[in-house]
Amino acid sequence: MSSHLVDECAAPPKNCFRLVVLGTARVGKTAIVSRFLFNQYDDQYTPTIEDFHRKMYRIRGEVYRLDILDTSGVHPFPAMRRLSFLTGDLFILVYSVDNYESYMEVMRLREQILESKASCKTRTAAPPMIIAGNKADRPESEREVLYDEVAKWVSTVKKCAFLETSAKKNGNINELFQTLFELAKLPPEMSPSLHRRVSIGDQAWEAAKKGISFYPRGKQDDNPLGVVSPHARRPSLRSDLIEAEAKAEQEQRRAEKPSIPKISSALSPYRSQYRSCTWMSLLRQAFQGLVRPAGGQVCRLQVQHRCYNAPAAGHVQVDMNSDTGVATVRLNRPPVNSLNLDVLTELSIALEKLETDRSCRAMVLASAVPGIFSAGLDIMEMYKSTPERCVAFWRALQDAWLNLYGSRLITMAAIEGHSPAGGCLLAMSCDYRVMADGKFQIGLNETRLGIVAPFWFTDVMLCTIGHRETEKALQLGAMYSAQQALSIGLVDKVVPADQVMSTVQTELKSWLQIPDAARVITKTSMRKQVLDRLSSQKEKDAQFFADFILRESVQKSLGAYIASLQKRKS
Ligand SMILES: CC/C=C\C/C=C\C/C=C\C=C\CC(=O)SCCNC(=O)CCNC(=O)[C@H](O)C(C)(C)COP(=O)(O)OP(=O)(O)OC[C@H]1O[C@@H](n2cnc3c(N)ncnc32)[C@H](O)[C@@H]1OP(=O)(O)O
Repeated sequence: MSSHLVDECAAPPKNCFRLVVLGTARVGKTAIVSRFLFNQYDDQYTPTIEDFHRKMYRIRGEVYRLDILDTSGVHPFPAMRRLSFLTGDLFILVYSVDNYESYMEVMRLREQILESKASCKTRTAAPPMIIAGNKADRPESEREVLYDEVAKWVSTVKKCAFLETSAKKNGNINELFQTLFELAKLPPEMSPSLHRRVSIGDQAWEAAKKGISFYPRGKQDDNPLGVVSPHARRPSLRSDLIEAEAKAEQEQRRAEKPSIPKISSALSPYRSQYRSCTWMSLLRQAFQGLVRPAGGQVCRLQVQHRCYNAPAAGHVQVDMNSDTGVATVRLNRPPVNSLNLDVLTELSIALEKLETDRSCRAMVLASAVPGIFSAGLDIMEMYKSTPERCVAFWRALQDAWLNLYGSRLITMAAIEGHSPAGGCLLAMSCDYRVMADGKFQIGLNETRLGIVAPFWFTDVMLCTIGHRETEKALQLGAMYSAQQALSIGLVDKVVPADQVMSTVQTELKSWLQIPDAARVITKTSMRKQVLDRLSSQKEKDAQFFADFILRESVQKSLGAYIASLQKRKS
């Protein structure tokens, strides 16, 4: 085998595929992946957060890459989950034959994947999928899901196959992958039994990368080979998007659609609509199916590559200190860190990633923009928008908030500037708040815009400053100075602006001394009720928001508020 194969960049985009494995907890997703990659089985159950594997193949002279995303069945990380739906090319949906609920989840998952794909205008709707009824070795007396029932359902759905498997006994695992690869029209040699597995140690890997052959001199091997990459790391969101777009371009070419408009002209009208949007964010929205290019046609994607290669938008900067286990997350959307769909999506994903990073114990939420923590929700997302965009925007806000308020991490807000409305919500959702003294203000000012703080904003404020103060604060849309905020308990400490960060670090020291498990259980029990109240009615809440915000009277108030902001400036 040449160094060619182990060079992960050697596979052209058309030969790169992402396989996503989904299903509820304890159905054997990781066991199936482990059988496929290493022919190993581990009886111990360790919940997966999200594992990423990469297998490289050389088949008939070409290099192929198969990325496998082994997802969590336990933790509710909606943004990461949605991303896995969007970026997956082929799927294994796993249930356990002794658990009917896990089968129902598979049916739901299939719907959600199709929904996600359909919302993304550049992708084909039905990706190849296989349903794995795992733990088929279990005694019949424990079986809750009948083979015939699943087979009947699968026979009615497109591009879908079904097999019962046993990762434990290695039953049908080879067949599972082979069937899926056939369905996806991938080379059959990618199946475990049809190529030679090459195990590659670190030394050989390094040698191969330098172009030094690690095969005995003169030995030529043209048979199909597969090697599991020892250094696979999950690509960043940005790389995910670049690759997904490259794929979409291929699909587009394959479909031979005529007269594709250039993305630059197709998306231009949206630039004025979304103030200070970068190309990156527009592309992401287009990718999410939220911005429809002019004429409803699919955009040429070559130009998108150029845009991605420009400096990253990076509305959310994460700096992880692996010595202390403390991450600093900075909002970075000048001029005022207003929270639009793009920022909220990035924030959600950043929080989810930190949540799954075992080395991370604490997070400081701060701003990269001087004088501003966050100006709250981007008013332009709520003004003259469409119902679909409003719902998508609200969902992104819900997810970001659920991730922050429900985080296992110690969360501290370093408020070095103004923090109205949504900015105040973010700060209140942290465990501790340090605010800069001086001219800056904080509070939930929604009524001043002619809108009403949603129930979960209110809940968080109630938990922070109590009923009486909340009642006054919300009705008046009160904005408080740092000293006033301190006096009602809205912030925990006020210090000169240049000492905010150091004060947070000092305070963190005492929080980090508390054992995580005890602290997390306590935090969860204190916050569960508030979290559950939104979690149980997310869709209703999103729909309610869209209906409310698009009312003529509310739009009029927002319009007047925007004008007053601009007037104040002039
Ligand atoms: C029954 C109810 C059920 C359901 C709920 C339904 C609905 C509730 C819905 C929504 C809840 C929303 C919560 C929110 O977060 S709303 C957002 C509220 N935010 C604000 O009011 C902040 C307004 N901004 C300011 O006060 C100031 O800008 C500042 C103090 C933050 C900073 O002042 P500066 O002097 O430093 O900066 P400016 O010159 O004012 O601004 C620069 C620039 O940015 C624009 N801008 C400011 N804030 C926002 C924003 N939030 N969104 C979008 N754009 C914003 C501002 O207009 C300037 O733009 P130009 O340079 O003039 O173009």
